[in-house]
Amino acid sequence: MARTRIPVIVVAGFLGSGKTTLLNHLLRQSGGTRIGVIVNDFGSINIDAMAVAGQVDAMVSLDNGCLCCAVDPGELDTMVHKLSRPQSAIDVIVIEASGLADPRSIVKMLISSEEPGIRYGGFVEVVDAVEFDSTRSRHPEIDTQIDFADVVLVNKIDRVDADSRASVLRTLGTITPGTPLLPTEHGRIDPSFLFDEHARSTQPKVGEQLSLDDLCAHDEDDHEHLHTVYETVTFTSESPMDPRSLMHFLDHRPAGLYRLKGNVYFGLADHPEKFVLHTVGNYLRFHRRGWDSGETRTTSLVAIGAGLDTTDLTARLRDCVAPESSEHDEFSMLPILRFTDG
Ligand SMILES: Nc1nc2c(ncn2[C@@H]2O[C@H](COP(=O)(O)OP(=O)(O)OP(=O)(O)O)[C@@H](O)[C@H]2O)c(=O)[nH]1
Repeated sequence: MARTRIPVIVVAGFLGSGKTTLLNHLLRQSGGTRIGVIVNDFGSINIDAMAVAGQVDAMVSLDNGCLCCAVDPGELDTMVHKLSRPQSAIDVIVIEASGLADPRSIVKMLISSEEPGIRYGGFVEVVDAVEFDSTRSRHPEIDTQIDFADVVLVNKIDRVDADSRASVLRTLGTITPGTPLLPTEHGRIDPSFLFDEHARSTQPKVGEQLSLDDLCAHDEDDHEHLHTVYETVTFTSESPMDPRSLMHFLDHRPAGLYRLKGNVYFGLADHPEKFVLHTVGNYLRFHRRGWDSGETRTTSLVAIGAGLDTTDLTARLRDCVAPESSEHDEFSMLPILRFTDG
């Protein structure tokens, strides 16, 4: 009997909008559905892959580049093939594009894919309700991306008031009339909205409205890929970070730094945990997590921004490493803890 093709769903959205949070939610709530993921980080440390590693059924990760440019259709087919082999028993594949990728290129590759085991299963755009207006004013071309989506998650709805929520929904309604708009908190949607349980034997819930003609109508040369204007700085340190210095850095983030994410190690007896740091625009949050067994206690950060002085940024982060001789005072973590969940 011929095998049913596995749906491949593309999750896209600007930097920090909540794609990994959505992916983690889908993985946690998947029921019996086995999800394979392709994660793509812009920096050379794959922070997103680390964030989902514990719960994913199968994963391929691509770092240091954007899936939309870094791979050709054949390479994407190879990645998808790895996940769609019968022995991996995957029901649905989710591609998390980097926050700077052009998902239309990825969708185009999927629609024209020669990989017999898969079929294109739809494109989900995650929008950050808080940053929506400022992202659009810096990158008006994002409207075209939103317009191509099969469903738009209006995420971080908990962080906006009723007026802003109505305004974002109204604007989205004009950008992409008729497309379902789902207000979400932490990406919490019912997974059955995107795929049925054991999706292999069923039709996808989103997608397949796009034809290759629709996608080809968008001329690659016509627009500047978002990532051509963004730089990445990767910072790692095995020596612990000094909480006060790091907080000072975070309070005075360099102009142009839009996204900072990764793990911070303070190495303090009363705070030995991993502090997962996220900044998105003005937003700043630490999530306290345990280290995985065998995981090296290090600080690994990826900073993404436009017009960054990368040398200065690296030097400033280096200055946040705790001096070997430093004395820890019991109050030094308080500023960090004010921004920490968990
Ligand atoms: N308050 C609030 N925070 C959220 C929500 N969704 C995500 N976040 C937080 O926003 C930050 C960024 O979320 P991610 O899921 O890492 O965003 P992303 O789109 O994967 O980021 P990139 O891959 O860097 O583009 C994290 O601190 C999340 O916990 C939400 O609905 N409400």
